Amino acid sequence: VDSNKPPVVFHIFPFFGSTINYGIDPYKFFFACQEKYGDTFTFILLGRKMTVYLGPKGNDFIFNGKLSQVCAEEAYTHLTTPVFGTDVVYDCPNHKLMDQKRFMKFGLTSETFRAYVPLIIEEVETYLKNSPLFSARKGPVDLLAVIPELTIFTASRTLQGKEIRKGFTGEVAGLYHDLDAGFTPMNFMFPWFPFPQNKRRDAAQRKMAQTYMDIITKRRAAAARGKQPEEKDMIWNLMNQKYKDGTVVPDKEIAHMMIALLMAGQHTSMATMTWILLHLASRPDVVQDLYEEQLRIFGKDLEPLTYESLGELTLHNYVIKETLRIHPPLHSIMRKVKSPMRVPNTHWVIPDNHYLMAAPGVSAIDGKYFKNPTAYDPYRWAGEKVTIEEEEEKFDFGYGLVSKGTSSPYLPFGAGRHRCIGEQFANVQLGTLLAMFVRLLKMNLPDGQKEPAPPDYASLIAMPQRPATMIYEWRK
Ligand code: HEM
Ligand SMILES: N#Cc1ccc(COc2ccc(/C=C/c3ccc(C(F)(F)[C@](O)(Cn4cnnn4)c4ccc(F)cc4F)nc3)cc2)cc1
Repeated sequence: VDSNKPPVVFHIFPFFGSTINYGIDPYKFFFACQEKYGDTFTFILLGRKMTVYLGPKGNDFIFNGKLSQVCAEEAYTHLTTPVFGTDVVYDCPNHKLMDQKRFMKFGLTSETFRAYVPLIIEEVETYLKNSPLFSARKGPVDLLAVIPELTIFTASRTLQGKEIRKGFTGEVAGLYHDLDAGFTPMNFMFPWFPFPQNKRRDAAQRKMAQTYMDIITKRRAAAARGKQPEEKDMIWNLMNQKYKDGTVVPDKEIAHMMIALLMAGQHTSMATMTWILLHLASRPDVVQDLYEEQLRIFGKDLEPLTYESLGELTLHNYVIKETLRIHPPLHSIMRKVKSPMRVPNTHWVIPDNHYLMAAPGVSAIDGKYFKNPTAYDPYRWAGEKVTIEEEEEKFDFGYGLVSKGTSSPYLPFGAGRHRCIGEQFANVQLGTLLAMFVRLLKMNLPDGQKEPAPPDYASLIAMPQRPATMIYEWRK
């Protein structure tokens, strides 16, 4: 046994190693390994040596590793570049990604969110009132047949802009479906394998990018004729940005960044919104408290939601936080080791043929940090001290100050250089969707079901199992 490397998780078959145990239930696997080997251990995932380092110290070690030591693009490019397109996110040097995140943040301001809330409300009301799945006064509905559409309609109507939103009732919907088919862990595990869906993915990527570039060309021509932009969506924002070296952003890169934002927002929001509604259906008491919270803030006639009033719905925000604590969409964060890394306070050195894997969600359901950790209890956040992020040490990697998250056991949006820039948009989208569902519907689980079924980890993010049935009842 190499004494200067972390312990290797027991396995029988080389190459396959612990793939199945990890793939079936990553958390069960991580807790079992932590029990046996401690916070730092290596397991074999389809021939790759994955060194896991759990807990706040592990999160700091991986999220705040130096650029010379840890590399995100080498871990993710096989999954993301064929879907997003070239020269963006993980198909460019990290400094270019930092610039691209700075651009994206310019399009995600409170001013834009203020304009987005009424658009999201309009999408939800139109959808629920016209959907055949909600035409009865009361009945069962499979949330996985509804939420993916609701999230993509609300995200495209706001971030993506009107032309793309209109496209989702036509060709764009099909393109998105084919793109999405290529966004699977199989492309992580076997990047070289010519899966049939990868041909559809590549064709869809080219057509989707062309769709965005045609929109950019039209809008630029309209601007040249002196026409004011109708709405300040992300495309408009990216058309007005420059890289640090002064070069303008090529239309192709704008198109590819827009695809990246579409995929980012869709998977995370769809999964999280479905989990929120499944947990609320199992807790009609919480739904009643949420409804009363709205009556207190908006009066008995429930005046329209606004971006400002969203911030006052504390229990609504606790529900989102608690859902992300139990169901963080990204359960495993990966990096390629570029140069040997010493694990502090040990004699272990992690060699550069290993990958690192952070699993911030493990400490979020660890009894050491949260009492009764597996209970769904939004009220727990009322007691929690203010999210430690405010007090946390911050650093600017080129797209504004971000927390290094060094001591927080709760990091659903990551930390450090690769931290999420979509958190605020996600909270506006999820908060508005949640408030509208609470206003319009009572929600319960089917008789006999006490709580949501466990997640299906085989997809890219921790998705609810199909069907995700809930019983809705229109309030009026
Ligand atoms: C509930 C919703 C979301 C969650 C839980 C989430 C979570 C995360 C996490 C954990 C990371 C770090 C990944 C890593 O370190 O490898 C990340 C990065 C990122 N996310 Fe999100 N995300 C969410 C929504 C969004 C949305 C809506 C957008 C865009 C509008 C977005 C765009 C990004 C981008 C651009 C990065 C940076 C990746 C990098 O720097 O390598 N995310 N997100
Ligand atoms: N047998 C078996 C067997 C074995 C194993 C398994 C399962 O194994 C695993 C292992 C790791 C993972 C990791 C998920 C992962 C990471 C990165 C990304 C991402 F890059 F894509 C993202 O961060 C996503 N994101 C961020 N914010 N919003 N979205 C992103 C960034 C920027 C961006 F612009 C757009 C983006 F969308 N996506 C997903 C998933 C499954 C199944 C079966």
